[in-house]
Amino acid sequence: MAPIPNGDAQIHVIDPKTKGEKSKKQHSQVVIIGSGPAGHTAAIYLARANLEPVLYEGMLANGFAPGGQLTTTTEVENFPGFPDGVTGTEMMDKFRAQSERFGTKIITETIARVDLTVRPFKYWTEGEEEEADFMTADTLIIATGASAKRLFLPGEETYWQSGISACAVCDGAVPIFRNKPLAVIGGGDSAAEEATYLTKYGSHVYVLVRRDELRASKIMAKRLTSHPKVTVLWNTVATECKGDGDLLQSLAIKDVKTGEEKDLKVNGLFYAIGHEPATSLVKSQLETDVDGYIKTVPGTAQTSVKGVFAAGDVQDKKYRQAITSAGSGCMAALEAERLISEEEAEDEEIRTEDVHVPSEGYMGADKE
Ligand SMILES: Cc1cc2nc3c(=O)[nH]c(=O)nc-3n(C[C@H](O)[C@H](O)[C@H](O)COP(=O)(O)OP(=O)(O)OC[C@H]3O[C@@H](n4cnc5c(N)ncnc54)[C@H](O)[C@@H]3O)c2cc1C
Repeated sequence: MAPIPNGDAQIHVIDPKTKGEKSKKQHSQVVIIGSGPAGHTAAIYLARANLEPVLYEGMLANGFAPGGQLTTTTEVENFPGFPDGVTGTEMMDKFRAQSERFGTKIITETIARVDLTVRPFKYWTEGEEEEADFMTADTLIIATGASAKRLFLPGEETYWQSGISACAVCDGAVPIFRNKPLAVIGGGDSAAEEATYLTKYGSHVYVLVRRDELRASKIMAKRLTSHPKVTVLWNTVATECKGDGDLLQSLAIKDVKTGEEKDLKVNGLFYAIGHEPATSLVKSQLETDVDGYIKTVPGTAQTSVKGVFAAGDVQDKKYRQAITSAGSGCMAALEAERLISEEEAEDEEIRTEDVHVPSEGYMGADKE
């Protein structure tokens, strides 16, 4: 599993001569920010390597409870090892327990600020943000995740995860959507991809596009518009999610050109209007791509600052799955571990060179 190349990050190496001071409050060899599958997988590997990782799980950071996005879903059916499925919360409890079992120090606080211009890197937690409150880490793993953009229509909160989703690959196959009419909101490549994917399960898929054209690539757009199970509703927006109190049953929609309003009978609504990677913490300190995802060197978890690694959805705009996040968390941990041991070996070499070598005269005198 390789991370998605978001373009080559230009690695910035901090001159070891400008080394910053270690925090008297807390210094760690490796700190992980984020508590989803990426953060906890990194923690499991690092703890088993006796590096005593510290993991900040956040206090509703970026709107998510500790455990991340999966704590907002019901059943997870595509994570290997759970043949009967598992709830998102139970799965993340297991990730957490496994991190702790090997000695990860889990702290329920949100990181408010980081300074990546000196090594060790400095960071501050929310509420302890005075300059002198800094803590330090030799390496950092950023695993802060992402969140799907939503429209927060009237009724959306009631039917979120009861007919409304932001992930066709995650939820498309669940029984409430099978052989039922479904709707996708969005006009880009991911909307086209999600709608085409949903044709495998739904009886029909309506794609609501606000404008009179798709932003998707020509080939994706053609595949979508020519699909017999797809109807694109141009110039159309949804205005309300309606149902029986338990499950979504229809959407109120509006033609933005004519003003005509009507109900569209659908049992599923999938948002495909983009994601927001949680990168505010490292903005302007790490290279990001045009959509704000942290750039990593292709095939690695290395960001544009040596010693800072990124894993999970915060650096992956293509797959955004629990299993790919866990895979990149593993990569980040192995790379952090390798860097730490290389630097320890270098320090050891320098110490050895510094040892006083007795002069020849002295040795000669000694011999006599
Ligand atoms: C409703 C829903 C259903 C899904 N279903 C599936 C599914 O069935 N199968 C599947 O494979 N994938 C599914 N996904 C996608 C999957 O959840 C994500 O791909 C995965 O959780 C990403 O993991 P992550 O480790 O990158 O980060 P996240 O899960 O996003 O977790 C990041 C965590 O970091 C914390 N954090 C953020 N900033 C800070 C900070 N400054 N300090 C401390 N902590 C911080 C956040 O609070 C959060 O808890 C689903 C997603 C959603 C939203």
